[in-house]
Amino acid sequence: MGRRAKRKQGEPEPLTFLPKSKLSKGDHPGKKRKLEREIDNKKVLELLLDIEKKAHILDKEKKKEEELANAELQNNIEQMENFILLVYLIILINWVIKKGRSAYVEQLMKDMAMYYANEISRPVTIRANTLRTSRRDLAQALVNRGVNLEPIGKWTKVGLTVFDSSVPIGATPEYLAGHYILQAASSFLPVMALAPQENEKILDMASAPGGKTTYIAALMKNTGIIFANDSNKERTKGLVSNIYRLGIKNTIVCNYDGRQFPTVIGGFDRVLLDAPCSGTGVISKDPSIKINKLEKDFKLMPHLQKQLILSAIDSVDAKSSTGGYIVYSTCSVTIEENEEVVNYALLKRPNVKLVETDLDFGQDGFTKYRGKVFHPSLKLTKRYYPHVHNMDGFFVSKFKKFSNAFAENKENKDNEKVEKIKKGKINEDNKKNESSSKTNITKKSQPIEDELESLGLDDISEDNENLESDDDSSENESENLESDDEANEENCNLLF
Ligand SMILES: C[S@@+](CC[C@H](N)C(=O)[O-])C[C@H]1O[C@@H](n2cnc3c(N)ncnc32)[C@H](O)[C@@H]1O
Repeated sequence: MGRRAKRKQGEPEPLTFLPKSKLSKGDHPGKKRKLEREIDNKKVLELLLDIEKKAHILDKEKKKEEELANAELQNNIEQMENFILLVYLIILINWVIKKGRSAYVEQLMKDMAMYYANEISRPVTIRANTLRTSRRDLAQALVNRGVNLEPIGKWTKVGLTVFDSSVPIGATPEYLAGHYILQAASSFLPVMALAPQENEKILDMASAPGGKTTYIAALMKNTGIIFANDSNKERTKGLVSNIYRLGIKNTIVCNYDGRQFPTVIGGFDRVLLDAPCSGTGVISKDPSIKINKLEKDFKLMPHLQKQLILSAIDSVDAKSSTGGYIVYSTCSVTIEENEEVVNYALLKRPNVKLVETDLDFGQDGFTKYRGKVFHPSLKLTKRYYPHVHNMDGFFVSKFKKFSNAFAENKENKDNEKVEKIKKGKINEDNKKNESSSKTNITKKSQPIEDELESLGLDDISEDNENLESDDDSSENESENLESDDEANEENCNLLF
């Protein structure tokens, strides 16, 4: 077998093979080496070309495979999309058959608007502090500093919307001098509904960090007296600093659980209860509300709100010559925290009735909802939505107290019980009456969930389904002096 036959297929030829025709016998050995080098170079080139060709073919094959895989994936996606479209079309056809095309389009637009409005932050708004300046002067001063603003709307004489600013809006000299406060537009509404008068005695039951207290003080022109209460001591620091910065002189800051009123002090001309709430109206400011609120939060919150609203009502003097009003508001849009709480108050306190809020916009409150029927006067309450009113979701209601009769009796009862608490008799009495009554004062350290469970009230929402319901649980537990305000703190900062 020759040399050639021994090489495997595809193996390159040895580089030093010289064709005889290129050399003659007498040739110089140098010429031979030169020729050999030339031939070697040629063979290397051929070899490289060969490798390159093979690589090119491999690339082509790989590309083809990728194209095939992509086409298959695309096909699968299209099939899936077609399926979704088919389901959507079936729903759409059902809708159109049942309610008509325009109704469907209307609903779709509403849903989309609600979804996006809830996700997008509301415009930054500020309130001019009329104790220090006028809105006009403030606007001028801020425009001179490069702030782009305009009045919020016709409904307020003190609010400005800030579109953009070349200076930090929370640190201008005007801000530091107390000429304005950063405040959500929706937050003006409960104070406008409260309509405080000069020289009145007013309680802001859950007031920190004081956006509404300071507005009340401005409307009262620093006359009369405001009790700005909050059960969270830490939060009262912000309240105090706002009161100081804005030049408020008619306000006393106190730190009680709102449920302790009116035993702390009563006889107010007006009470504002801007209640702790789940914050469902301010999701755009704090999207974490969507995931960090548990079902139990939505059940416990109305329970606390019911206790607080009764205390607020009982703290007002129906004989006030200028007032006798209670405003209940939340930054939540749930029925359980709003209409149900108000309806409960109407049932428990027949000495109050709902009156007009005198807010000239907003949607009427619900008088019925998913099988629940509320008092017809719930129509007088007002609801605000991000997608409708371009402000945070809010609820405002206003009561007029026309008799003290009910509260006077209750007050005597409360006084008796507070005396007992002071004497440390309460736990003793509880033990004695444990089996006979639900109306015992519960231990201060008992968490509210335990209390509810022990009273069989762990599903509070159901208690209110019947208008005639005899649910006195919240009233009884208004004597529980434990505060569960922490859950609400973040939401309240947002509303400031
Ligand atoms: C909606 S925020 C109030 C915002 C305030 N009105 C403002 O405009 O700045 C609710 C407040 O209720 C307080 N709070 C919670 N439980 C309370 C209770 N049992 N008694 C009094 N205040 C309470 C919270 O600490 C929180 O500051």
